[in-house]
Amino acid sequence: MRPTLADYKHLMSGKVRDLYDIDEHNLLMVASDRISAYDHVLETPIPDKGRVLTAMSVYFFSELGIPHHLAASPDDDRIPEEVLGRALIVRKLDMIPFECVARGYLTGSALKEYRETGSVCGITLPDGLTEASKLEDSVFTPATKADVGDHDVNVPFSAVVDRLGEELAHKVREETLDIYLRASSLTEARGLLLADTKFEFGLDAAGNLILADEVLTPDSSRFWTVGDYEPGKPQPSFDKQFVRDWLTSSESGWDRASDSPPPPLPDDVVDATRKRYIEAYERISGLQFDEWLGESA
Ligand SMILES: N#Cc1c(N)ncnc1-c1cnn(CCN2CCOCC2)c1
Repeated sequence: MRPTLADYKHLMSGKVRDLYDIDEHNLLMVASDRISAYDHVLETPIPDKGRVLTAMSVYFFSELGIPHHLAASPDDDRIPEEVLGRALIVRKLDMIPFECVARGYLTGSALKEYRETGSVCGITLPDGLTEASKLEDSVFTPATKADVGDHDVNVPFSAVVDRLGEELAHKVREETLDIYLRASSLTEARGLLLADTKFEFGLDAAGNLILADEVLTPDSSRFWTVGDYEPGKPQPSFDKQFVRDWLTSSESGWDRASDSPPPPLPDDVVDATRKRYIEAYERISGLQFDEWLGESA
């Protein structure tokens, strides 16, 4: 008999994920079907999003072959039925207080900073770069974690050194860039560009660096389609473009510049977005989503 979520103490919630306390050594990390766009968590869930993104993390944790925080099988008996397939048991770590971002392409907050300073996180970049420019060398652009609803703040590598010390700071940067390069090679071979991604690390009781959180999901990464890649303009998001296009279309009646919350999504946008998440997982992993744990929505 599996426990229910009510048996576990709720510890915290992010925009789309929640963390529960299992015991002295373990947490339950639950991925919801919530989706965020334009800094809003939408009222309309995307069925199976939580299960697909959990399956993607599990695939990459097993594929990357580096120490990670998964502490049990995805079908462990301690996982409640209601979240089976979208929840993982992870071991408690001493989390490193930085978002460890690797970028192979210039977009988002990095592009904004580049346009203002010619650099990102203290790293001077070549002149003449534009939206979605491919960077000659991928860069480590750490950020301090913001509260839910705020944007992370990019910081120079020296801030990581000041907080973690030289040795650990260099190891975090090295691990971040190594995983990014390996993952981007894998995804590009499957037709998807990994523009950038965010990792979180923690330390175990022995002081080992452990890969934590979710990894290489569409929520922690920007995925673009290789065939559509064209620098000089914003690239379509592989997973969220249908949502973004509808929200900014006249059909939605929503004004992005207003403080009003976005309206509910129409069924066709929800269904197309669900299919994109599944497509991303199946193209990258080579696995069939309908063979993944849990009940399809
Ligand atoms: N992963 C992990 C982890 C761990 N293995 N040990 C201790 N703490 C954490 C932890 C605590 N907060 N966060 C931020 C990301 N959270 C994800 C879930 O949803 C809420 C935000 C990670």
